[in-house]
Amino acid sequence: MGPIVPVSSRSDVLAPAPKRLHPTGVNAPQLRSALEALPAVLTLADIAAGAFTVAARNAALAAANAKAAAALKVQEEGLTEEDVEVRCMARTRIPTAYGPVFLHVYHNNRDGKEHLAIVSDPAQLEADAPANGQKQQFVPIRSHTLDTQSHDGETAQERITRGAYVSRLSRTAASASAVPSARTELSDSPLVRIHSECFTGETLGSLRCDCGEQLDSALSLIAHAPGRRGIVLYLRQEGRGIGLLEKVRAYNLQDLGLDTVQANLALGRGEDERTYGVAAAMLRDLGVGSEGIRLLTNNPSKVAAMQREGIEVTERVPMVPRDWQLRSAAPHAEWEMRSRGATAVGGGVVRSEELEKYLRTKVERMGHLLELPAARA
Ligand SMILES: Nc1nc2c(ncn2[C@@H]2O[C@H](COP(=O)(O)OP(=O)(O)OP(=O)(O)O)[C@@H](O)[C@H]2O)c(=O)[nH]1
Repeated sequence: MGPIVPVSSRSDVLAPAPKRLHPTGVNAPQLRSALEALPAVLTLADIAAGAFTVAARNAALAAANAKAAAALKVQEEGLTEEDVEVRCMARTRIPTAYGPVFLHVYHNNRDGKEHLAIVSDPAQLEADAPANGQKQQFVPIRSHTLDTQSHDGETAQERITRGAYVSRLSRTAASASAVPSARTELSDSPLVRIHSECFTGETLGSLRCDCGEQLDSALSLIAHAPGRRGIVLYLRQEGRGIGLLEKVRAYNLQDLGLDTVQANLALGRGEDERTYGVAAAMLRDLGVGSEGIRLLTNNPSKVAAMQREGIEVTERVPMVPRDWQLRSAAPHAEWEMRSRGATAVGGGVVRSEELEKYLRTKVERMGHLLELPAARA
C-alpha cells in the first residue's frame, strides 16, 4: 500500500473546518415537533426565543446531512469501502487487570483519527517457541503492517521501538520480528468487540450509558476465551459518530425529555453515523480471514456491517448489561459486582508492581507531592 500521509501534513486536516452549525447546533423544526409530542417542560415560545436562528445555518446543515446521507447510502446499498487502507504505526504491551494486552495504534487514509486495537494473546509473550514437533496451538494475532518494513534500511532498534518485536521485551531480551513475505491468516475465530469511544462513560464513569461497563466486560470475556485470545477495536467514533461536542448537546436535549435517537435527529444528525470500513480493514490487518470472528455485540447493524465488509461473523455473543444480569443473581454476586466500581475497566483498587514503580518515580524524580508509603511486607 502507498504511504499513509501523516495527519499533521494532510490538507483536509489542516484546512479550517467548515462552519457547519450554529453554536447551539439544534435543528429547530425537528426539535419542535419532537417536543410537541412530550409533556411540556419548556414552552415552545421559550425554545423559539432561545438562541437558535434556523436560517443562519440551514445551508451548512444541508452539507452535513449530505455527508451523513452518503455514508448511509454506502451502508444501505451494501457497498464496500474498498479503498480503505490502514497501517499499524506502533504497538506496545499494557498490563491490565485482565492480563497483558498489546495496544496497537493505527493510522488510516479515511478520517485522520487514531483508531486502536487492543489485542489479547498472552502466548506471544512467552520467550520459548513450542518444543520440536509440537504445533503452536494458535496463529499469533499480529498486525501485518506492523511487521512489514516501514522504510528501506530500517534497523532492528527502530522496529523494536515501534513494537515490531517478538516475545516479551526487556532489557535483556529484545528480538525484532521477521518481515513477513505474505499475510498470515488466523486459524481460529477470535472473540472481537468493536467498541466506539465514549469519554463520558469510560472516563467519567457516567451512568448515562453502559459503555465503560461494556469495555470492561469485553476485556473480561476475552480473558476467559480459549487461549485468552481476542481483539477489542477501539474506534474514535464518540457519540455514535457525532463527536463529543454534539453528544453533549444531545444530552441536554435528553434532559429536556428527548430520547437518544430523537436528540440526535433534533440536532440535524443521523441517529447513528458510525461506519465500519476502517474496523474491517484493521481486522484483516490482524489476520482475521476465512475463519471469521465471534462478535461481542447486541447491535444487529454491526453484524450486518461486518458481513458487508467481507468479515464473517460466525457467532454473535451478547453483552447483557450487568444490572440486568444482577436481577436474577444472588445478593452476594450483586455486592461483589457493585463493589468493583460502576464502569471503570477492572474496577476496584489498582495494584501492580509496575504501578508502584510509576508512582515512586513521580515522587522521587518528578517532585510529586505524595508521601511514599512503607514498603509492603
Ligand atoms: N449520540 C449519542 N451517543 C451516545 C449516547 N450514549 C452513548 N453514546 C455513544 O454510543 C456509542 C456506543 O454505542 P451503543 O449504541 O451504546 O452500542 P453499540 O456499540 O451500537 O452496540 P453494542 O455493540 O451492542 O454495544 C459510543 O460512541 C457512545 O459515545 C447518547 O446518548 N447519544
